Amino acid sequence: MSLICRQLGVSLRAITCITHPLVWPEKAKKLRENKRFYTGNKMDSKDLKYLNQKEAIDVDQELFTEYKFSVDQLMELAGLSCAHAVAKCFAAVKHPRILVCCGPGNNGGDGLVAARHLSLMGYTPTIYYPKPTPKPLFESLSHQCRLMEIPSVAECPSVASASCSYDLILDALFGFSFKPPVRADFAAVVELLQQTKLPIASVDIPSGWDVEKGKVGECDVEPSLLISLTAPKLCARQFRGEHHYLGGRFVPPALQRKYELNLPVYPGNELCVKL
Ligand SMILES: NC(=O)C1=CN([C@@H]2O[C@H](COP(=O)(O)OP(=O)(O)OC[C@H]3O[C@@H](n4cnc5c(N)ncnc54)[C@H](O)[C@@H]3O)[C@@H](O)[C@H]2O)[C@H](O)CC1
Ligand SMILES: [K+]
Repeated sequence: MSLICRQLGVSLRAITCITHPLVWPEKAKKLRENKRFYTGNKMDSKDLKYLNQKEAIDVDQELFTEYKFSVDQLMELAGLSCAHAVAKCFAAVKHPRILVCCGPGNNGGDGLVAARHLSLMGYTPTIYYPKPTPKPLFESLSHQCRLMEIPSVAECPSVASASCSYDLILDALFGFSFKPPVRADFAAVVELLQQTKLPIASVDIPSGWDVEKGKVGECDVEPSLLISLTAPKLCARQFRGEHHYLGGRFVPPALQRKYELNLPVYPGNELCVKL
């Protein structure tokens, strides 16, 4: 054992501490703190940064300007991580039919990407995209969904018809650029989110929530799953649902340090991590 440890460059004591925390509880605790060791359950998130709206927009801009990522790249990774988080919490056998509600900004784009991946993962998504964005990226994403034979609905389903036709709603209406109150063109779909008994999975921000203050005014959308992207925003502190995941595993270490994000370690090759 000690020979194997030497070859791996770790001490036997370190391994014993991690695998048998009862033997040296203090040392095991310290090791986990120092290395932010992934325990297989919840992450130690005491230092995790919750971004205000300006910080979220600044991080996003820096990824594009300083780091030269394209929107397409990040949106693909963001949407894919959302599909993975959904699959971890809602198995396709039990929740196959997903209504994917897409808004007019990049949050909506994440929803279109997630719909495509969910369809490849054995779900049957249906898209509701009331204000399609007339930009090549969004037109391509919609086109890809059509060619993947993902149906769409032109009208927002009523609460009753949604409960018969779907098992889950993916909320990709508004993200970190949302400013309350919800404008009239999205009132019906936000009302559906508020009144439905179906579980909701929200991409980055529960739609209708203030990015920093959380639930404001009449808005009481309560998702079961929140997938924070890049880093959680301040409103996520109010999240009381069952599952909170972090996705968007693309933040360069220097940017993490600059904003002191203290992101948790993603387990193995996973695209999302439970918070
Ligand atoms: N760096 C990352 O983490 C990435 C995150 N992504 C996703 O992008 C969104 C933020 O996208 P953005 O386009 O800036 O904003 P929104 O999607 O929030 O939507 C803006 C859109 O909404 C309209 N709007 C704003 N307020 C209202 C309102 N009160 N009523 C109606 N409509 C409203 C506004 O006019 C715009 O049209 C982030 O959250 C992530 O989900 C990227 O995909 C990848 C990088
Ligand atoms: K959302």
